[in-house]
Amino acid sequence: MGTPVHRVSMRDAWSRHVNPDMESERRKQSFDVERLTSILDGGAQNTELRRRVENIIHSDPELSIKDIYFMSQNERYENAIRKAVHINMIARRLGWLQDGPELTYAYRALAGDLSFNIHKVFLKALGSLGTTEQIAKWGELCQDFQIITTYAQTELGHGTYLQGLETEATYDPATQEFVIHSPTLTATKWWPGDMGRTATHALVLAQLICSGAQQGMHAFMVPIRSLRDHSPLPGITVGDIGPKMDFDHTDNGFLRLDHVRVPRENMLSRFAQVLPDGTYTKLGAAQSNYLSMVVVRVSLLLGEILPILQKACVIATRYSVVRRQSRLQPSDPEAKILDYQTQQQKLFPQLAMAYAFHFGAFHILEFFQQAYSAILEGDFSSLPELHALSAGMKAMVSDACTQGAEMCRRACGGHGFSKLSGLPSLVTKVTASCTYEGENTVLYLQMARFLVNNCLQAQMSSGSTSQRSLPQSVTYLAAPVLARCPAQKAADFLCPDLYIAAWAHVAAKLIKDSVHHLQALMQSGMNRPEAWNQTTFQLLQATKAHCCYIMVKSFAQKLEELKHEPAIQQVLKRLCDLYALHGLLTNSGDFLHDGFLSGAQVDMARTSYLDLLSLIRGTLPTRNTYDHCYKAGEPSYEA
Ligand SMILES: CCCCCCCCCCCCCCCC(=O)SCCNC(=O)CCNC(=O)[C@H](O)C(C)(C)COP(=O)(O)OP(=O)(O)OC[C@H]1O[C@@H](n2cnc3c(N)ncnc32)[C@H](O)[C@@H]1OP(=O)(O)O
Ligand SMILES: Cc1cc2nc3c(=O)[nH]c(=O)nc-3n(C[C@H](O)[C@H](O)[C@H](O)COP(=O)(O)OP(=O)(O)OC[C@H]3O[C@@H](n4cnc5c(N)ncnc54)[C@H](O)[C@@H]3O)c2cc1C
Repeated sequence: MGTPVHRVSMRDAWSRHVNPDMESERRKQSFDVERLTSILDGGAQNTELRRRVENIIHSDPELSIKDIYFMSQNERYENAIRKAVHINMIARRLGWLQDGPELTYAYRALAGDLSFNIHKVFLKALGSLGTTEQIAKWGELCQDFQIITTYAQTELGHGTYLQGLETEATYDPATQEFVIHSPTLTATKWWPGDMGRTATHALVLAQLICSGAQQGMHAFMVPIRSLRDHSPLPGITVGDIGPKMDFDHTDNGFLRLDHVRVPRENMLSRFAQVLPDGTYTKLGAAQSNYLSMVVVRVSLLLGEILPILQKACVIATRYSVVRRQSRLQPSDPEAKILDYQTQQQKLFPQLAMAYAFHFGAFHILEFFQQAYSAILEGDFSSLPELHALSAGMKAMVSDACTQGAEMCRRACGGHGFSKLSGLPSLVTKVTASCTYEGENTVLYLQMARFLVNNCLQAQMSSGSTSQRSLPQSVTYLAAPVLARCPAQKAADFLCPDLYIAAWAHVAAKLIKDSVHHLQALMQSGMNRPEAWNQTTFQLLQATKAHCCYIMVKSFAQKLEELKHEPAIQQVLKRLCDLYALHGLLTNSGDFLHDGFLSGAQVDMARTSYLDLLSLIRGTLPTRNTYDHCYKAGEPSYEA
């Protein structure tokens, strides 16, 4: 390949050699940046590979984003297609696999500027719902763009409520075909990415009708455009849905099907089959055909959503050390805006969150990989927990990354409003993730269902045995509860055991309060669906607290693994402390409500929080009191 890894890209050249303020900051680091980089990448070899791929991407004029903000919508679309084909030509020349690390690094290097949906969502769905033969057949055709695919589930009338999808797939045993049809206007497929102008095939999610009954949502491979001249095929009406808040490069489209026939083999059949005579057999759980959404939600966390917050943090932090404005002391030169406490309080919690989500997402990925392989083998026992975890975490991470990217943008003043800063398109792009792949409120409520079910189970089974019977992410619901926070001084709030116990307390309390409210409404005569609806606001709060507990706990667990690297552990611990305390102070009402925290203890937490800002900025002398938690003999607080 011969691409020298050491080549400094234009972007680095500017920041490295032109700005003394940036240089002075870079000289101040208190830890081995290269070592932390390799931890984030999952090893030095991954770092080397990532840099090699990034150098290929950033030094290829065909992939330059130089003029992107001056392009019309159509130019951006054509530019995205050209790049998608170009990247795939590079992948083929260098032997990069569709789902391999190189393409993941390549797409991440372009995420926020341009990402390429083409095939990605489809391939995740094909991999989870298709048989081995179907994966081989359609996956092969996706290579080199012999076909271009889109994932067509959402309709004009329904996106969230899958049971309400109207597109029909009626099996005709006489010809062993499915007749795919849009019976109403609201059945029009609406939103699928790359469908408006690009795709030749749609994976159409439709209500299967066979053996005289509706069998629920299934996935069907439907050709929609000619491979000869790209014109719509008979029975197909297809086009672009028009301008959006962003995604100018993606042609989200609409599709209507007028009794379009496809062979029996075109129904993805890992979990369900229609035999030639029309007999229907279900192989998996009732919701096994929903698995594709679980897979995409988990993939989005690290593949699409988090990189946007990470980029926004880098831009805003770099800007904040080179932007000087006003004076801290009348006699001083103008101050770097990062020296203002308010600027630190805007940016450092976003940075801490980016690290928390990075380690949290890997924790979820580990659980996903175990559960997913079991499911593909037919063991669905962990699907409910996997669905709840992926739904809740996609909602929480996309919500928080959207707020975080916007905070970074606003922290850059006027220049943050200029598209050329890169921040506005990061914000609008990550905003979309709060809606696509499941609208966040609805996904939080899916996690809430899971929490309520397990809370009821913990209430019913007696004593400590119930912990073992609960899924791993909710065992705290049956653990002995820490009634009062034991903190006596500010530094106590820098003990992960203490703040994990605090988050466990609040999450358990909010979930139990929601269950009590639900039960009280039903005892008053309200039926379950209405009682549920009247409790959903409380359930949303409880679910968010549960997500924070999961993230804090996984970040702290990562710190434990770094005990032999004290400098790195210390720097990450400050970010872990900051992330936990930022959430605690933002939601202090939940901690004060039942007296778990006193007002004085909230003040102590704030003292530590503000000290952490200075410590992270490097303007507070490092005091060993901040790291006393890891000394032997310190009190440990049951989480
Ligand atoms: C690949 C990425 C790489 C990088 C990235 C590339 C960059 C590119 C950027 C742009 C990328 C855009 C890509 C967007 C692509 C779309 O947006 S595709 C369309 C996505 N649409 C959705 O997510 C729909 C959201 N709605 C739903 O998931 C379901 O309707 C709901 C909300 C869960 C409700 O389900 P329901 O069947 O209506 O009713 P409900 O009673 O709630 O559920 C029934 C049972 O099913 C269970 N269930 C529901 N859903 C599931 C599930 N998914 N799994 C398992 N069980 C489930 C429930 O838990 C419940 O179980 P029980 O409690 O009864 O045991
Ligand atoms: C950029 C982008 C790309 C997309 N790409 C694709 C794609 O490639 N393929 C595809 O199939 N789809 C795609 N979609 C569609 C997307 O999946 C849906 O928009 C999403 O699932 C939300 O459904 P909806 O639009 O019907 O919103 P709705 O569900 O109608 O949401 C509207 C409001 O109703 C509320 N609501 C709905 N149901 C409930 C409930 N049960 N309880 C409480 N509140 C509720 C929601 O919280 C929300 O506030 C894309 C969307 C966007 C924005």
